[in-house]
Amino acid sequence: MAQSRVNPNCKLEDQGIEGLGRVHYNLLEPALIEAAIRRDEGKLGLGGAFLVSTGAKTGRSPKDKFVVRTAGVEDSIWWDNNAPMEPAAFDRLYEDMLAHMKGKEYFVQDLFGGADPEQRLDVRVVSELAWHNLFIRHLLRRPEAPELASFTPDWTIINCPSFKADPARHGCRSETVIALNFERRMILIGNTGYAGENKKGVFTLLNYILPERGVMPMHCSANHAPGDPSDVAVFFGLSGTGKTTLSADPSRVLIGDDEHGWSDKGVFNFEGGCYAKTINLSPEAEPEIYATTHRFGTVVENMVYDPDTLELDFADGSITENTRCAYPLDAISNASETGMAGAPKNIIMLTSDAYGVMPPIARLTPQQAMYHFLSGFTSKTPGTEDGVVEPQPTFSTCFGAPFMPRRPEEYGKLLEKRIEKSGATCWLVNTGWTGGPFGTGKRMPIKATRALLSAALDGSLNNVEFRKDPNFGFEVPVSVPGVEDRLLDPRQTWADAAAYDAQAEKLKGMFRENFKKYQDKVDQDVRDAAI
Ligand SMILES: Nc1ncnc2c1ncn2[C@@H]1O[C@H](COP(=O)(O)OP(=O)(O)O)[C@@H](O)[C@H]1O
Ligand SMILES: C=C(OP(=O)(O)O)C(=O)O
Ligand SMILES: [Mn+2]
Repeated sequence: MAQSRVNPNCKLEDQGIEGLGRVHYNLLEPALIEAAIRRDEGKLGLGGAFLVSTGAKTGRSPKDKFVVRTAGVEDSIWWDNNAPMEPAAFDRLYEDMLAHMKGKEYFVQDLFGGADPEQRLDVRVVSELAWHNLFIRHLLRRPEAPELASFTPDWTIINCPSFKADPARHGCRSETVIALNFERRMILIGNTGYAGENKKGVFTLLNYILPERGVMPMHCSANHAPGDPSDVAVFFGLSGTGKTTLSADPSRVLIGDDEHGWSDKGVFNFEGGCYAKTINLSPEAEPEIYATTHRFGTVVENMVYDPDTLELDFADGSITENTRCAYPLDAISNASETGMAGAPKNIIMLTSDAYGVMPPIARLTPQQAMYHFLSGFTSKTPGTEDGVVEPQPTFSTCFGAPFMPRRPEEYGKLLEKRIEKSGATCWLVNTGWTGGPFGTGKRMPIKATRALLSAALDGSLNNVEFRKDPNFGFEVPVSVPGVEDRLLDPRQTWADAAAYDAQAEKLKGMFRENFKKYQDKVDQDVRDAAI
């Protein structure tokens, strides 16, 4: 059995977590895979990937996520968006979970959330499943051995998929629970095997903690020009809008695919790995991400494979559309080693418009950027949340409402100041539908999106002619090399222009209705930019 590595003064017992069976601290990838195989948690696949199924939950469970209503956070949590749990209910949950864990084998990883040593959180993740422990080791940032010897957790996550919560005793909604307690600095997760809860839990913490330090936390991917870490682009977007796909660009250096902070120094990744969707992943279109699915240690979730040949079926979404692979950043050849770079030069807001109304790219004034950031119009992608089976239009403020513990205007103000100071150029990019709404039109071709983004990032888009969109008032390029002109004007892609106009009117009405709640929380110039 592999050697555990841990600060001798900071074992679970020192935190009051006692009575467990064998506890493994900071096992390396091979030992975690050995343990996972021994425990029959999954199967070794081609190239040494580890194939698992997450059980009943194959996406996040946002309705089962709670924030404990402690005095310290009472005023700062956005309670309209975060379900409260009473402290006493949390205490019972903790006690019951520890009782459930007694005598059982557990896996602990001590990791950093945040590439910037000045901003990072020391997070201890206690996993019932060895493969969850491998997942979070890939996803967060791994301390060096000497750092482990003195590691003291700021936060502890306990993830126990076999634990079933009791709504009556624990103040939750179902047997599934994700409970964040800012006073006890703990997250408890029960009755879900979806590994994404681990990483999005850490994200939610940082989204609470960093604004107090003046750091803007962002649900975005990020990359920079080769050899020039001052030429940074960030891509905001809710799940399924293309953060991971579009940031993995062979002509740029990948900083990270999902969660970043923006401090006075610039952007930094919260994570040390990526969590990519594998549905219809093509080796031609995305060779780097594809290659990770046949690499030692990558966690492959909920993919169907041939039991004899172990060949993965990328087209099969029968377990879920939300099939995934998780791997450390160094599995991608053009990834940043430091996870840190300068302030963004370009800010891209990705929207997956299921109505087919938005153009494939638009240039935004800083005020329009603020309007769209607070609005967060997009669609939920099938499979990413429990119960979502087809693209579901939504206004997900900050392009990540499920992960925002504070009020949207707080993040809005932070971003506004940073944009003002950096002079970043802002863009809205529709990776959703064109030629009609979902069901009639088709998904925006990735090739076109990539061509438009390349032109935006290399500056060539600034030299083309723009028109003003009659519905939203932002500027849309008329013609861009490598992209069909027609595609740039969504109205022309619809068979029936009157139907487009009607859909656009309907969408504008939805924007206006949704923005009412921000009217008195923004400055006049942002109100003026509203449609
Ligand atoms: N035009 C497009 N731009 C980006 N992604 C697209 C586009 N059209 C289809 N897709 C698909 O949509 C999905 C985007 O998912 P992903 O990049 O994982 O999003 P996120 O990281 O924001 O959750 C991928 O499966 C990708 O192949
Ligand atoms: C892990 C997730 O992030 P994303 O889909 O944005 O990559 C998720 O939403 O569950
Ligand atoms: Mn992603």
